[in-house]
This record gives sequence, structure tokens and C-alpha cells, in this order.
Amino acid sequence: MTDATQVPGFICFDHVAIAVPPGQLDAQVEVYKTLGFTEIHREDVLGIDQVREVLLQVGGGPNLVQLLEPLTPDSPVARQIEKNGGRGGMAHVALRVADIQAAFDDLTAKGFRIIDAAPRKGSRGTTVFFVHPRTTDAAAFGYILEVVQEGSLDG
Ligand SMILES: C[C@H](C(=O)O)C(=O)SCCNC(=O)CCNC(=O)[C@H](O)C(C)(C)COP(=O)(O)OP(=O)(O)OC[C@H]1O[C@@H](n2cnc3c(N)ncnc32)[C@H](O)[C@@H]1OP(=O)(O)O
Repeated sequence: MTDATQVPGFICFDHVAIAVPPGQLDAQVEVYKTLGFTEIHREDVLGIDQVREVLLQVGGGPNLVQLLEPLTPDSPVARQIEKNGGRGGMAHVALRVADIQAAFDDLTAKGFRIIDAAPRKGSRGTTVFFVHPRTTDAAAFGYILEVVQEGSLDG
């Protein structure tokens, strides 16, 4: 049982994001459909992210797969694919919270290296922030952690 008074207040895994090389998004969506996934959302996310996102759901639960195809070479996902010799692969893991400002303040106080200066707009009307894969000297995650709250901060 989740205690919402605890910080950072993670409720569940929200999604696992997969980087998809340019031009391969629809083919990958079809592969997930053969595995029983359903496409529930598609959006071009601009700003600093510059990705086309497809969200896929299986089993009706809250845990999603998020395919991310870079829209421009400036996208962080494009840089990941370039460093990886043109291959895609896991981009980040996202955990959901009910109070993203509390999570942001808690992880900041605990010394995590947060990429965003403050929680910001994510896809599908969410609010998000990202934690760096080399987050502390002592314990690098080795992957990007995204923290997600449903809904925007402006209500
Ligand atoms: C909005 C929507 C949503 O969900 O709502 C999204 O998901 S948008 C999804 C797209 N947006 C984002 O991912 C935003 C957050 N990400 C970022 O800002 C960036 O990816 C970043 C700052 C973590 C890394 O940027 P960069 O590659 O240009 O920087 P560097 O070259 O300095 O990389 C720093 C270190 O991070 C490593 N690194 C880079 N990307 C990844 C990755 N996906 N998984 C694990 N490690 C990674 C590099 O290899 C390097 O390791 P070493 O130090 O060992 O060489």
C-alpha cells in the first residue's frame, strides 16, 4: 500500500521508454500489436524533447511502453541513438507520483542530479522532471529516471 504522505511518493511504474531510430516507429508499433499491446496515445512533443511518442498499453494496467522517435537531431533521443551506433533501445524509466513538487524537492534535498530546473510540461498533459543517469558520484543509475504526475501544475 502506498503512503501518499511519504516522499518522494512513488505510486507505480508509469512507463518504460524505448528509443526508436527515425523511420522505424510504425513498424515497431506493429510488433507491439502482435504482442497484444494497444496504441492509446500518439503525440509530437516539441520543446527540448523533440520526439514523436506512441504510448502502448497491455492488460489494461497502468504500466505503459512509450516508443520515442526523434523528430530532429537536437532531440536527446537522437543523441542517444547516434551514440549507440544508430541503434535504439531503452531510453528511460518513468515512475508516477501524486505530488511532483514534493518529489522534486525531496530528490533535490537528497542530492540527486535533476536535469530540469523545475517540474515541466510532459506529454498527454502530464507534468514531469528527469533525473540524470550519472546522478551521484557514489551511485549512478546508468539510466534516465523520469518522474511523472498526471495533469498540469496549472490545474
Ligand atoms: C516528454 C516525454 C514524456 O514522457 O512526457 C518524454 O519522455 S521526452 C523524452 C526525451 N527527453 C529526455 O530524455 C529529457 C532528459 N534527457 C536529457 O536531458 C539527456 O538525454 C541527458 C542530459 C540525460 C543526456 O544528454 P546528452 O546525451 O546530450 O549528454 P551527455 O553526452 O553529456 O551524456 C551524459 C551521460 O548520459 C548518458 N546517457 C545519455 N542518454 C542516456 C540514456 N538514454 N540512458 C542512459 N544513459 C544515457 C551518456 O552516455 C553519458 O554517459 P557518460 O557520462 O558515461 O559518457
